[in-house]
Amino acid sequence: MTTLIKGGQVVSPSGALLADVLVDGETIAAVGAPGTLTGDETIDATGKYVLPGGIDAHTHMEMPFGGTHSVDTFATGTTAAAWGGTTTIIDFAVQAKGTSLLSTMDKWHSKADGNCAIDYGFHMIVSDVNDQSLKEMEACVDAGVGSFKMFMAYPGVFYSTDGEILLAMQKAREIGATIMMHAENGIAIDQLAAQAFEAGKIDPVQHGLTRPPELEGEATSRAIQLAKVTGSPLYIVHLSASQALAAVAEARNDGQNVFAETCPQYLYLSIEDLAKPDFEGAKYVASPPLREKSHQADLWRGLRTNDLSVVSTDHCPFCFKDQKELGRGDFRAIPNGMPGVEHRMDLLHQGVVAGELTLGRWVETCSATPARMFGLYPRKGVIAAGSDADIVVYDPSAKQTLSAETHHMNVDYSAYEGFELTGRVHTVLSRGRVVVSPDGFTGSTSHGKFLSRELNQYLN
Ligand SMILES: NC(=O)NCCC(=O)O
Ligand SMILES: [Zn+2]
Ligand SMILES: [Zn+2]
Repeated sequence: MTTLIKGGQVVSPSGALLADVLVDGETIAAVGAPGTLTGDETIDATGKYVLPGGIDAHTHMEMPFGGTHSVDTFATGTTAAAWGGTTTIIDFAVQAKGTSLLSTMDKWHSKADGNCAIDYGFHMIVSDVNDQSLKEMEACVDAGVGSFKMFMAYPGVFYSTDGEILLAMQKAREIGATIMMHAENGIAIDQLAAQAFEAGKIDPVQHGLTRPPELEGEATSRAIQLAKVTGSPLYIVHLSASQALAAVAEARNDGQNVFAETCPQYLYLSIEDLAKPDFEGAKYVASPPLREKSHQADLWRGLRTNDLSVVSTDHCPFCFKDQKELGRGDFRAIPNGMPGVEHRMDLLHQGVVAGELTLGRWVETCSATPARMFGLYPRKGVIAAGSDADIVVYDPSAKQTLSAETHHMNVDYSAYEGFELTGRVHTVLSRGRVVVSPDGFTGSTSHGKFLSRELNQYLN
């Protein structure tokens, strides 16, 4: 069965072009000049954009954290992603201390396999660097997981010392893998947080005040130097601060293989949200924390200059009622993370509406570059013959208001409650199957397949 997506503007990093797209089974059969192709069925995309499906390279479904779990399962989280035009996620398998990387991978497969509405891959969080973990990194690459996240934050939980990071980077260099870094100086932060708590400062805003941007800048610079010494590629995750961006830009100007992502929350929300009264600020506790608004212009500029190459969500939802509540009386116990997987494409489209990004750059940062960065191109991230038919028909003039009452994520609040947006998803195809239509969700949570990924295609 073939489907013709007709009359839309096909968007790629180089811009938008009127073209028709023919889907045959799970893949794109042809992209042709308007009126030159025919199909068994037709989707009218007149006046709309036709985008490669979004790729969210940073999500945490069912993630154990702070004595609880992020509340989206793979089923609910990938369904919400589909609603928002994301057709691939790359989630993090989390190595617990004392366990192996391969058993961790098995565990994450048992959570995700058969339970996803869209295709998915894994990164591996390495939190126990030892001979076995270092050896198993190679087996992870062979199993399609060629990117490893490490933490300079969260001492006693995920934290690795500089020496451990150095060892993992040497291994990454040897096997062609990419090290992803949570770059905040967790040792210094823990001291500041303890001092604040001792002084009776317990509210959520303290989470932001005790994680100053200088300590993100410092950790980012340190990670960059360790990567330079070892020759390892480095990808800075969830970059939030101007200081960190400056360090990334300098390294890139020097020709080092350093990449970075930011997230919508750092572009649109600020420490003022963390300071909301009556504990409401807890909704906005994530690490790195929301910053002063003055950082936002730098982040938008970084997206334009490619010093920030990717926009991911770091989707890690905890309910306000039972879970964020764990930190009432001690901000350090608030589970870290915010929801967002459903709204990344829409929120970044606002950047297009506001003149911060071109249409091409929207698609590049949200789909094409994450595909290349994490070894999925050209299967994903492009509308071209032979690619998977992961396609979003996007109505650029439709209006919507974001709200917990209407979103599909399994969390009891929206970080963007009341945001009025221009543009919304019309139809979503995942490997040729219509999973979202104007009538609603038409997919299934057994449709998504595991993606065994190649290595970073900017380097390998
Ligand atoms: N970002 C956050 O606060 N939670 C998720 C875990 C992480 O990415 O560090
Ligand atoms: Zn992180
Ligand atoms: Zn994360």
